[in-house]
Amino acid sequence: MTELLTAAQMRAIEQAAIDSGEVTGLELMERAGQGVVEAIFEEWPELAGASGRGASPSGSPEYLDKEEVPFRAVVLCGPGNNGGDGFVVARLLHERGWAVEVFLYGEAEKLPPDARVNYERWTDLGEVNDVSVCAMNKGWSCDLLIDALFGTGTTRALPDLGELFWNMEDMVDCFQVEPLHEIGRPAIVAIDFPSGVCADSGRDFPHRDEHWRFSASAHITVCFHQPKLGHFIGDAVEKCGKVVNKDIGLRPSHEWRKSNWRQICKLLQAAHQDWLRKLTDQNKFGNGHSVVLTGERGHTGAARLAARGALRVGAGLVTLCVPEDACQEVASQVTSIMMKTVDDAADLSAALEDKRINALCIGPALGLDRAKPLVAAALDAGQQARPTVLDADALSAFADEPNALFAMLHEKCVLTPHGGEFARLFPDISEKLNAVPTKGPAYSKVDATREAAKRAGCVVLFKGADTVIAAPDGRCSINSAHYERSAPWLATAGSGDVLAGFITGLLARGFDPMGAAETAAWLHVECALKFGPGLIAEDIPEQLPAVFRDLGL
Ligand SMILES: NC(=O)C1=CN([C@@H]2O[C@H](COP(=O)(O)OP(=O)(O)OC[C@H]3O[C@@H](n4cnc5c(N)ncnc54)[C@H](O)[C@@H]3O)[C@@H](O)[C@H]2O)[C@@H](O)CC1
Ligand SMILES: [K+]
Repeated sequence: MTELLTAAQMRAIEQAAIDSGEVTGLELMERAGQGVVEAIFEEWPELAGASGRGASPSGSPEYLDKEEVPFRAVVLCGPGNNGGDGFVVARLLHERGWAVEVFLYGEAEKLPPDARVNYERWTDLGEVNDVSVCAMNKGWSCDLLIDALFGTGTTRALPDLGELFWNMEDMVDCFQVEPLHEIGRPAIVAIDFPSGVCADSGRDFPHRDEHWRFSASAHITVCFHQPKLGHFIGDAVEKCGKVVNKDIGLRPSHEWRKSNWRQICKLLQAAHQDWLRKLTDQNKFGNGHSVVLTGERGHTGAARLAARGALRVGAGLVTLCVPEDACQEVASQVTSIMMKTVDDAADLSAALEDKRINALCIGPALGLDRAKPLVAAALDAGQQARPTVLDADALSAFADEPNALFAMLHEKCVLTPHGGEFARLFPDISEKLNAVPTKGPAYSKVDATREAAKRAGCVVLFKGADTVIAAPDGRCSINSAHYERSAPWLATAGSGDVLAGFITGLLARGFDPMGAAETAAWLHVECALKFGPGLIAEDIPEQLPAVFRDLGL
């Protein structure tokens, strides 16, 4: 499990380490620069000089044979410590025999102390020109372009760099690894963040000039100590290319944690194998009984997908509650899933008298007209507070009075809105999230989901390729389907219904609401990755056996 930090938390950790006397800021900057160079050679071993070019074991430029042409790097340095990292990288590449050009955005006299020291060290080796000299450059005729303009300090728009960013995006699109140096388009490496991206929200800061870009683009982004929130949400996921984290020798974050910190958000990277394993001495009732409500005739597919998901994820029994007129339709489609006739709220209340039903899924294609009374019956205070997933129509039906829904919800509920449903239930929060950010830290999807969970009083899973899950007490996690977990085929009809079913099945098995939502979201992406292209919703539950086998269950 990786904890994702905010820029302020990262600054606090660095400052605490420096104040403790364990390390100096200058040492951290040197390690950051070394980490970047290391990451570059790991990503592109050919740049490390497997052929001998520029890869002096002694670190000496004289190592190059006379006829050899050195690799060329352009390093763009900004006015803060990100720029300081850039000067370190420039020096380290120069020491390896590279031809390095350095450009500065800002004034050398105003650089912060550590960055200034590294600026001075560089000026003993080479020139520094103003970044405006190269901003128009479209060819770059270099092998490597280092973006050390802004890192975690980006707090506002950078309109004068828009054209540069536009050219960088173009270069990322056109980049071919082989032959790297012959096509005149470099590999682009962002230090900490592609410049212009807000570290807490992953968002960039648009400005009046719509023509140019608002942030840089990179093939790889090298961050330090731990990734930040902004690497996994917002615009940044399209800009970072690939996120590589490098250790800079700081002790684990929890050792520096302050009581006044906002709670940490974690990145989901694995399932809880122990929780998913079934106990050998349990019968089907021991693994819980899930109930899923279907829509009316012709609208039962979504609930059937959810039920299949609940069954495959391990619920002992799954029952579909079906209106009379849809029974034949459903009966012809299901085998291991049971059925019960439920036409209205009274029928549902009666069905829920069975205390062995320990998880409920309500909403997929339920029908807006039927949803309100059925949701009220499902959440009836007279009933036991039963783990309940509310999705789709169960959310949209309350667009005109979200507070009526919030008043009925309890701590065992999980809401699973996509962007549209989220906006219907939390219009003010959605408005904040969609407003054009003007200064950092910008309001993020993590902020929005946390606020929504607090208001609803239950877990909220805000869907997307960056799914954010939050509990009312501030616990939060991101299930990323970006970078190496990119799963574009998951954006398919019925995929969300299967996710709701996974959560319901895990709730029936005894997972707590946060754990069920996290594990279901993670498994959902794993299933898509396992299947690959061509995935449709029906395929998702069918991948679970293979995913479970890989987990060693
Ligand atoms: N503090 C440390 O000890 C370390 C910092 N490191 C590097 O330092 C970076 C953070 O450094 P800084 O806090 O100096 O921030 P940046 O270097 O990201 O930004 C520099 C400064 O520019 C200003 N700024 C923000 N938006 C601007 C705009 N639109 N136009 C003009 N100026 C703007 C801000 O006041 C900010 O402080 C990290 O991303 C990382 O690369 C690493 O060297 C590791 C160690
Ligand atoms: K940068």
